Amino acid sequence: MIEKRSKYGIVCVVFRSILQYIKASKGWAVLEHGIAVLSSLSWIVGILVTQQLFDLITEASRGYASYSQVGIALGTMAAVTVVQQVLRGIDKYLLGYVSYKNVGKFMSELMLKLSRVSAKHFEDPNFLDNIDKSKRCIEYEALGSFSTNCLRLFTYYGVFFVSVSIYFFGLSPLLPLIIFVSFVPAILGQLVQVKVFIGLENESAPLRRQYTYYKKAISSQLSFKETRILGAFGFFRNLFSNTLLLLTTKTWKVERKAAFIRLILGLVSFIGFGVSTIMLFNSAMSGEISIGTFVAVFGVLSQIFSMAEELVSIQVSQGSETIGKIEIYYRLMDMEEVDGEEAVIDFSKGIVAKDVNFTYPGRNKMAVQGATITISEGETIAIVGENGAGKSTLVRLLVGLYRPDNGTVEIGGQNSSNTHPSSIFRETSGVFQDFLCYKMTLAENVAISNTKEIQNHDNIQRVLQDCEFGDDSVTLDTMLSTEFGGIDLSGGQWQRIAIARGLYKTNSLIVLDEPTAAIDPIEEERVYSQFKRLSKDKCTILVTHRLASAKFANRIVVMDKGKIVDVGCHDELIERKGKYATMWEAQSAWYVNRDN
Ligand SMILES: Nc1ncnc2c1ncn2[C@@H]1O[C@H](COP(=O)(O)OP(=O)(O)OP(=O)(O)O)[C@@H](O)[C@H]1O
Repeated sequence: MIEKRSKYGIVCVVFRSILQYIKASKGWAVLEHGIAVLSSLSWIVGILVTQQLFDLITEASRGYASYSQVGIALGTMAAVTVVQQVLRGIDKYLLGYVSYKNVGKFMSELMLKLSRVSAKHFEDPNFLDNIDKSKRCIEYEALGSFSTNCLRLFTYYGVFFVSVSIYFFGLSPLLPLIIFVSFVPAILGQLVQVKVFIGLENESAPLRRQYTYYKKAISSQLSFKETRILGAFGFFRNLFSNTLLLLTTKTWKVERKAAFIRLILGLVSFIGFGVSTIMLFNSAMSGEISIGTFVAVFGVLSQIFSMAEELVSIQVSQGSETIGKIEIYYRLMDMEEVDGEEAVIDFSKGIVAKDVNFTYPGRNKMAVQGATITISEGETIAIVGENGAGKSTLVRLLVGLYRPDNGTVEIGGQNSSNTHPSSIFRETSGVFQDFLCYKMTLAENVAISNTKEIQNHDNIQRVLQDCEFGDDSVTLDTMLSTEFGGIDLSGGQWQRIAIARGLYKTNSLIVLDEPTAAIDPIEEERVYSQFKRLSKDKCTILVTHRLASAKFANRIVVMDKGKIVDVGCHDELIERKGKYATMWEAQSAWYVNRDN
């Protein structure tokens, strides 16, 4: 526990982000921070040439120096100023450029990580929250600018304060001490802010998700029809406004606290500035330092305080707001990945599930309990049962998408809990209830599992014909999205494309988890019988509510409350007069009554 906490402590997060930034930016990091060091050192050069110029002016006015010497000093100062400005410009440009470049890299690392964690986590709302926070942390360049700013604490601010302090120390040992002491409370205050903002981040993420959801319910293309027709606009707007109010109240309270801390810090800094100025003035008046030194140091003193303020109130404050999200991002990046051996899956051995239990994150009740079933090579089974009976969960276990909490699932002779999912998925395909309608061309929609073959239009056309997709106005190159200048299709047409996509992928095991809800029962029967013909010799699992469609299967698995309660062919199950027979009678009666 202690180790866990220290791993995500502020110091560890800072160093980790710096290392990540250096690794991602490579040569750019060296260039950016090399320029930062030069830009920082140019300040001390500026002080020295200013000092020299004003000392020469004083001496020239007394006749101890020539005007040409003053002219050279003036030219040197102008040159130094130009170099300072150029360095600052390059520094700013590189800062923005490198941070922006890293956004893509960090995001693709996150996506890669998400593709490697267990699918079960995606059922956990906290995990989804953390994805949301991590994505925002990267998208708004928070991670990139945080890490580079942390490094700049050393390469820019550190170099500046150390070089100026050494110079000041030469003038009076007390001068750098006062500057240092006036900023220690400021830095400590920031640590308090870090804690406050981490708390805010954790509390506000669920609210933000709710508020985004309510906003979508009112304005998204998918939901606006239902929201309007049900007159639910006011309902969602109230929820939206209330959540937004809660969110802004929380944020406002934290911002108020942070502003108060900043005010105190500002006062401390101001006192430091005042004391340093008085000391400097006294030294000049007593002849301890020359007029040139006074002018140069006085000029840079206000710069020191504005830089320190920038460091504290912008860099550190923004960092403290960000660090909460970054901590969550690292926790996500450290999550255990789905492990397992690469293995050869021999589908002639079918699928064997024994005493399988599975519970969703955050639930106490098992979604699947004690399931035992064997599916032989080339067999088609249908899983039926009422809503919430556990059909989809069982299917996901049988194809290795989820690993059982207890019991074993052997797919093609390999235990799914020890086998890397990629080995299993290589020869597996599926079409699910909530299939995706990709905003891409028709060809891409079908061939997404093997885009190298996207130019092989014959294959794509064949599978579309098999699935009886036909529309004269649609070619393989038609963009299926109005948003991207194309067209949209009907629900039934999208379903055929989804099935074609499932069949297009080479597979020895295919799952059809009720992707046919948008077509009528007669059409569904036709699609399933067609599907059975196309997927012959393969292990096929169908999930359906319509028992007439299940008749195509070699065996029907009946589920009730998470358990397999019966297995057999249609006639056997009718004869046993169990759950299946009751469901069959109810569905048949419905069709008879409807037809009358
Ligand atoms: N993501 C989830 N998180 C928590 N519980 C879930 C989740 N998905 C499903 N469940 C629960 O698991 C149980 C089985 O759900 P499952 O989706 O497998 O049933 P189903 O038979 O496929 O239902 P339907 O026919 O309505 O699609 C249900 O009690 C459901 O509430």
